Amino acid sequence: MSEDRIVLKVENLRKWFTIRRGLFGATAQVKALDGVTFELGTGEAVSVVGESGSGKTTLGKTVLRLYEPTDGKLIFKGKDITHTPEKDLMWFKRETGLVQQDPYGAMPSFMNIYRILEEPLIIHKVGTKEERAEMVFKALEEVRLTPVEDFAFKYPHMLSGGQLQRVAIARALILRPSLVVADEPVSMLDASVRVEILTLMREMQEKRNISFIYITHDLSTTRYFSEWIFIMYAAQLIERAPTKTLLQNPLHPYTRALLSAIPDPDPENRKKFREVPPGEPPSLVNPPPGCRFAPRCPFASSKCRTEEPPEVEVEPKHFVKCWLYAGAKA
Ligand SMILES: Nc1ncnc2c1ncn2[C@@H]1O[C@H](COP(=O)(O)OP(=O)(O)OP(=O)(O)O)[C@@H](O)[C@H]1O
Repeated sequence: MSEDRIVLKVENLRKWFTIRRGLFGATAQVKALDGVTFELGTGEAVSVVGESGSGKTTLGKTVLRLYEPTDGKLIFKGKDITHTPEKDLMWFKRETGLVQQDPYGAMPSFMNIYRILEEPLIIHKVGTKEERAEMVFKALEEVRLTPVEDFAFKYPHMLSGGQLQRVAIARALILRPSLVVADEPVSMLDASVRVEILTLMREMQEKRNISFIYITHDLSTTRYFSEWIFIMYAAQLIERAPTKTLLQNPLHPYTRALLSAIPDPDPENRKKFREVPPGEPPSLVNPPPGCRFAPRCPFASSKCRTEEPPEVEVEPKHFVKCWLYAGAKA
């Protein structure tokens, strides 16, 4: 990808948390993000898919610099922001937005919707009072909370989960950011409104040419909402490719297992459930030395258990971290 199209460049990014085991116990490191590399272009959306505890939220929060990386590099629009102090990150905060899983938890309950949407504009000193009012009403209209006067002066608890997630989207986009992270944005909503909300986000993302990181544990929705899919397992990206390529030609045994676990109305295909390898993801305090999926992988060799596989580009833009594909090149 040409350098001027790249919005976000992530190189070997790590985020380790220090935890204490027991009341007086020794400290240990949870390697929540452990060597992640990718690039994201202007207006591109990526779905990051992985099971609970694989490090998706840590990835999202680290690229937004809500966490400071432990190691690696984070480059946004050509600027290295890996360790930039918080006080010098105002410009970056203005360029980025976050939509979280739980809209009620993410909104201050004592503010009305108008105030919630006006707040980022005030913090970043955007517009006069009148201009801000215009922007707030326009934002409500864009997320289809109309008539806007009916919604603007309500409080979060007066709205449904779906309506409040629309407010969260409006808030994340009101400063016209170029990068947005949506962390499981629909998993707490009623099934009936999930597609509506995902469609709204996709529409806004395409209209405004926003780069988008959509975090989910549900591989089945991703195909409609992103150009790329990244598969995360035990704090690492084990496969990444354009959406169509990944769905048509999944390579990593874990990705194949995930895809075959998607409920399929065809009873013949349901048999594929049996292919999902049993077992749990490894501890992130003491991950296994080789491939992290090796303990569950039906194809694991002794090399897989001792040596970490490199990431290789098997076909154009299709990367996989697995000895089945790296062996020949190693
Ligand atoms: N602040 C923290 N301190 C210590 N450990 C943490 C912290 N945040 C996350 N972790 C640990 O890091 C690992 C990855 O967590 P993370 O929340 O990023 O995963 P996830 O894929 O988003 O999971 P989920 O889908 O359940 O939200 C987990 O083992 C988690 O317990």
